[in-house]
Amino acid sequence: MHVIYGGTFDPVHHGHLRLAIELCDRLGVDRVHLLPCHIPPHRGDTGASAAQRLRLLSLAVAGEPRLVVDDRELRRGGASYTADTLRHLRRELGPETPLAMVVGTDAFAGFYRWREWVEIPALAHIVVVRRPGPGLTPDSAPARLLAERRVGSPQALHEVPAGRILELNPPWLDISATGIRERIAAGRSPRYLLPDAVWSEIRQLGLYGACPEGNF
Ligand SMILES: Nc1ncnc2c1ncn2[C@@H]1O[C@H](COP(=O)(O)OP(=O)(O)OP(=O)(O)O)[C@@H](O)[C@H]1O
Ligand SMILES: O=C(O)c1ccc[n+]([C@@H]2O[C@H](COP(=O)([O-])O)[C@@H](O)[C@H]2O)c1
Repeated sequence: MHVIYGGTFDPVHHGHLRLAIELCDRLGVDRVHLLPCHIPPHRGDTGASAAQRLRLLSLAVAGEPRLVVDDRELRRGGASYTADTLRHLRRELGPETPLAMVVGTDAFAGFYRWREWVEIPALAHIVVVRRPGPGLTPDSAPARLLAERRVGSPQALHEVPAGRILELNPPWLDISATGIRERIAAGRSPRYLLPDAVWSEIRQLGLYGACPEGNF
């Protein structure tokens, strides 16, 4: 099974990375493909450019063979619509290979606003990772989709190429990219929330208001 975990990763942090490793174990796959978006279709400007976010992500996964960066959305350019990405991947993988995309409950709650979202279950499975918080609104489109397509075990995803939804509840580290950007902009250290190599590069590039000569 081919597993993709997409995000803005502005910047990538230990919440993302820890989840990706948990996914390898829980889904029974050798690797998870981290897919940074080029232009996120649903939010304003990013703090770092797409090329910078890709660079930070590549530094974060260096030396970890289970985490692989897939830069196809940057190569494609424009707004990164997941349905387009899944179609490209489906063409590469062929019709039979199981393909799964991972989203947190926060992202899945807004799934019905994604472009061509009704096409997505025909292209891939969805793994919804529960995030502490309000969860899905009862009777919303994503909640109904989940109820119709929910399966109880990761094994069920390996059996067919697409169309099933699995909810997972791995430990969720309380880290957000927004919190990290705000911390850096306020002159405070984000150390240990993200890999040291990523933090060093952020300072080097002066991203998010970081001061290269700062003593934190
Ligand atoms: N702490 C976390 N642990 C695991 N997954 C996370 C965590 N934070 C976000 N995610 C998930 O990672 C994916 C990409 O998220 P994103 O790049 O937007 O990170 P973020 O920290 O939520 O960023 P921001 O604060 O800028 O919204 C989404 O599916 C999101 O649900
Ligand atoms: O295709 C869409 O319309 C769409 C709308 C919102 C989000 N997405 C994807 O969802 C993933 C998580 O987004 P985010 O904002 O939480 O980083 C990322 O891969 C986005 O490209 C996709």
